[in-house]
Amino acid sequence: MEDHPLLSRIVRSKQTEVEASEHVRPVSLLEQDVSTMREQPLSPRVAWAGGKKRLRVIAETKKKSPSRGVIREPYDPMAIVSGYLMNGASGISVLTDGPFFGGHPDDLRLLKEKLARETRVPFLRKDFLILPYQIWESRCLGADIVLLIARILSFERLSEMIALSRRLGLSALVEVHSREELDMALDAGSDLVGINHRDLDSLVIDLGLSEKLAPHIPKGVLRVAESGLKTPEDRKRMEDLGYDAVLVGESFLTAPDPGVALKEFLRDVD
Ligand SMILES: O=C(O)c1ccccc1NCC(=O)[C@H](O)[C@H](O)COP(=O)(O)O
Repeated sequence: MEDHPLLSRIVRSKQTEVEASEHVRPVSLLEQDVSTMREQPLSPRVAWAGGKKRLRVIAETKKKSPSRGVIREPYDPMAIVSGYLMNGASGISVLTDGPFFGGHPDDLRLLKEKLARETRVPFLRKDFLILPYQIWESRCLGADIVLLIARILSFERLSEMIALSRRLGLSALVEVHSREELDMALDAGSDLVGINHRDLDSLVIDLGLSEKLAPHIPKGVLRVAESGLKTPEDRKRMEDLGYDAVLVGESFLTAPDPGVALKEFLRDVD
């Protein structure tokens, strides 16, 4: 991680945060809570099955990011996500990291409690998950999907966290930014990969990465193209490459009405 200054800072901050959480609420308590939960997580594979195959949009809510600074102020995740759900979102991504993205784990918990019952849309916990404790925590928060970033995990830890996610009924979206990371994700057992156009070190976006990596994703693995997507033409480009879904945040959140921006993003193009 020495070669990744921003990611190193984020991971260090996360380690401190998780240690504090474990002290207050040990994993044995989380396990107890999970054993009493009645609602099962919703798998994207199930939610997106049926009907005409079309590209799905996972719409993201976040207040700020390292690349952009403050994105939306005032920040009202409930209003933003309600707008997304009314305008065709097939998934919701909630940034729960506080220091770098201005979110909170309770954002996800409240959104799921208030909005998920009316929809059949999976919710992604978008954070920097580095320890199995956070998988238990994500399940307790009501997540359906967890994000695992290949670049910040060893192969052993990634395999362990994919297996634990499965055991708890969660889907793991494994995010990669190179052929090596893609191979690592697949070898670790991933069946849901996210190609992140944003290099998390330089923060530079390259939409061509989805094209480069698409031929190397085996059939049967769900594929998501992430970051830097703005227009219906960008959406169509990913659709034509065979992606199942795209993950979009900033371009919706910087629009006056994020729900309307999602609707425009879904507009038909030739
Ligand atoms: O966005 C950042 O600055 C960033 C920095 C360090 C780690 C992760 C970061 N972003 C996470 C994401 O990749 C996006 O939240 C997500 O893919 C949506 O991208 P966008 O549509 O460009 O907001």
